[in-house]
Amino acid sequence: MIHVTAQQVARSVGRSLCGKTSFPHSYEAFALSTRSSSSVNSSSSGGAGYGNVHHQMLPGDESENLFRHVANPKTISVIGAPMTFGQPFVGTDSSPALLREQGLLKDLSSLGWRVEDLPDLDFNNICSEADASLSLLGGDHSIGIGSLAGILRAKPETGVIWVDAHADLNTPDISESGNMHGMPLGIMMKELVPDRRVIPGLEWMEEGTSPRLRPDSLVYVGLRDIDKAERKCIRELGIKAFTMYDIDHLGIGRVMDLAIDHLLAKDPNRPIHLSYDIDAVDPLHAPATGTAVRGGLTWREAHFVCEHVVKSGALASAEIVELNATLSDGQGASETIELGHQLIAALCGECIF
Ligand SMILES: NC(=[NH2+])NCCC[C@H](N)C(=O)O
Repeated sequence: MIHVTAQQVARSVGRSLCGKTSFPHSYEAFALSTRSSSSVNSSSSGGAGYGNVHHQMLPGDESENLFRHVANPKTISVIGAPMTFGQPFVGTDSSPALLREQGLLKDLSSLGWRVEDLPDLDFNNICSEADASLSLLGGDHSIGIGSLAGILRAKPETGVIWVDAHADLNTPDISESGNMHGMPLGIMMKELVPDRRVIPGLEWMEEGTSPRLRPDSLVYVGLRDIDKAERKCIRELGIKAFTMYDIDHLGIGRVMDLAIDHLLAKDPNRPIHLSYDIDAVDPLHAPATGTAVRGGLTWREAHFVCEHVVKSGALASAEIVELNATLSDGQGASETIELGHQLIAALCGECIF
């Protein structure tokens, strides 16, 4: 059963222009989107309710070059991708504005970055070009179709860490829900969709060079809600998957070492793209999301994932997705947006010491 039509699918013709990544998309149906209020009502309760807590934003040791894939001086291009059609709930489209309102960009510059604040993607006419380092503010996880297409065109050797409760490895043929946010990885894999021209609206993906994501270039962290068909694909394709069971068993430190090792063992100079779905985190800390699942990452584990990828020196781009302030009231919405904000700061080098 497919709810999402061709018009609602990302059109992304990423191209590499002298080291630049470009993200043209076209979500024609986006014009129909009704943006909800961009402010979070924090008066009522929800979420864990930690009350008034302190958070210190300090960059790591400046003498270490932790971002070897980023131009010097350290520059980050921030693009909002306000997409909400990949799943049934309106609201993920407000997150870029909410993150900006919370002072995200100011924090990134206080962490020592030159911040290139690019306009939000306009899904009718999109072509965004970002310099070496890119941060996308989702939107639902269907934006991964566009970002991966663009990133792999610019840097085909990129390895991907997909932090998520879900595998997002469905295809229109096997998806139980028909929701596009559950398909970005399936659509990027040749083994699962050999010719994307058969999917109405995705014909553009086969134009020109269209690098695919190889199963051995992907690592999952945080899985705990996998569809039956996805499980079969993960096994048959031999995709490295660290589920919540592995995190319980090995600890997040060992899991992240193994995840990074899997991508960098053969080529330590390879760039890493980190795709962070907020639903990887336990709903106790991130209740404002559309497909919440119990038993997720703790607050510290959620941060550690980012901090440790930064320490590898290989992080080149990242996206944070599925924040939806309309799906939790008051405190829960604020805490979710705040966590998203902090995770982006951690991806930009903010750390404890
Ligand atoms: N990015 C997400 N939150 N994905 C949830 C996907 C859930 C389910 N597996 C589906 O395909 O519908």
